[in-house]
Amino acid sequence: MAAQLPGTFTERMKELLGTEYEQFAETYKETPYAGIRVNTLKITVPELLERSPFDLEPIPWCPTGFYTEEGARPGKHPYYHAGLYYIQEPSAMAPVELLVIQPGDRVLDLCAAPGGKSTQIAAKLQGTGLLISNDLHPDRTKALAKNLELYGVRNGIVLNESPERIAAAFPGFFDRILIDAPCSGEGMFRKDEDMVKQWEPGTPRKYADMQREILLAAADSLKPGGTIVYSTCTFAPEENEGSILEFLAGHPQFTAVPAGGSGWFAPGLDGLPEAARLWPHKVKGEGHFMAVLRHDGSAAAPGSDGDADTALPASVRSKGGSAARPVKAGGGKDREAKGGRGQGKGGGARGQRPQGSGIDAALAAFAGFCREQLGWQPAGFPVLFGEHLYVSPLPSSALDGLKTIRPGWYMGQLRSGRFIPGHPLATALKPSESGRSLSLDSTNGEAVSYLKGETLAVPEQRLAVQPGSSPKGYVLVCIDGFSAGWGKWQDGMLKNEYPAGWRWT
Ligand SMILES: C[S@@+](CC[C@H](N)C(=O)[O-])C[C@H]1O[C@@H](n2cnc3c(N)ncnc32)[C@H](O)[C@@H]1O
Repeated sequence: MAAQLPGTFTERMKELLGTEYEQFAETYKETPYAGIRVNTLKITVPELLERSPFDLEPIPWCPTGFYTEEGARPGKHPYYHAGLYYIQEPSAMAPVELLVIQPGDRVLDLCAAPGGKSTQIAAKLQGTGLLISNDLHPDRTKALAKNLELYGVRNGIVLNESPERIAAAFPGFFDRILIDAPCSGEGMFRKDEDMVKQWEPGTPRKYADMQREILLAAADSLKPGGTIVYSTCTFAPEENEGSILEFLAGHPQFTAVPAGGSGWFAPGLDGLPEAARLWPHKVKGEGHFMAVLRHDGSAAAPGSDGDADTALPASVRSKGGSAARPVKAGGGKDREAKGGRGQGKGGGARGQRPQGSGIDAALAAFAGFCREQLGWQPAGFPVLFGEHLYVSPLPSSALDGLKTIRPGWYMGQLRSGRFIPGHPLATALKPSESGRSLSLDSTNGEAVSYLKGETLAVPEQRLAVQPGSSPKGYVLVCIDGFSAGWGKWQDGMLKNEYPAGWRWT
């Protein structure tokens, strides 16, 4: 790397590492490691390994993570656009493994953009439970929402809120919370020289103050007996052990439990050996810190109503809703569309208040589409923003007053009384869940033509059509059998419905 490391930083690292410092300093001459994580919502690990166009080597601390060879360009393969993997720095795959997510868990990813760890959490949930992915910075939530949609996440909600406002709306609610905290980024200096340029001697202190606030709010959102995983990509002790020790001193109901990751990681410093450090001279990855904080469950988390099993926000409880048992779209009591403020276009929840009468028309049109196109109907709480319909893992009242970017899985838009299916509906479907589908070959250019937005000539016999259905209409377009988007087929031509903002360039 060309950038000069700041003197204050190197002095501190020499003090921290002692005789190991030279080994650590040598790593700045090496190329950073790169990796992909298999999206097990769409493909199994053995199947991806069998199909992989590049060599992959397992990342020891993440069963779905693999190092990619130098020169591999995983972002330039149709499989990336079919959401089969997420391109992620190998050390960054460690924190979610420590969350030990169980099916049905309610998980909050508090600092989630652009969504690397949220997509990993979603894969572990396998469509069960609830994932709320939040980021404070509005611009960053766009990439977050897009990544969750690319990966075919059905049970996710995207918020643009402060951790304090989330804690007020969801006291004592979540089984697992990830705080992938904003930090000074010292562990990324080798990979991202901008981090070096932005660093000043006062940077770690500034972030440490922010981290302490985030930790306090997370504690209020956690269910008794739940787990918080805290991670940073920095070496600064005040942002790592410092933030955690201060938190533990004020929260005796929490304990730091070993985060060693089967011995792959080094222990934490300064009185917190239970934490884990990933040193670039000891693992094949960038610098990271992680701590696992478990609530003892013996007392309610601050702000909780103390009922761990039914700890739903008051707005949800009063309507009899349950995150674990969503109703079938169109069949539930919570049908009037409500929701927080939102943003986005073409599938983004916008700032319009929903039209009370519109929900019935939207649900009827949607039900017709589901009958004709899918042969089944996605379950969840229906939420209408303007003309945009979502199915949510939570009743819409639970999001009242919260800045909501995506209240759930985007189904599509009601336009002039007709239901137009949305792109995220397609990316989360399996071919067997669509009445009409078409598989394009990833190797002969036709998949890339589709991803570029081109119209394709497709003879009828190439379509897989459910018995009794007409071939004409919306077709789930897949790449080697994995959904990528919609097309509309008529008379041997496939009109391209792949959204402009997603196209292959
Ligand atoms: C390390 S990055 C998160 C990376 C992300 N977890 C991933 O795996 O892709 C930290 C994020 O925290 C967000 N952030 C900063 N301050 C925040 C706060 N007070 N509350 C929530 N998010 C915050 C930043 O916008 C940034 O996107």
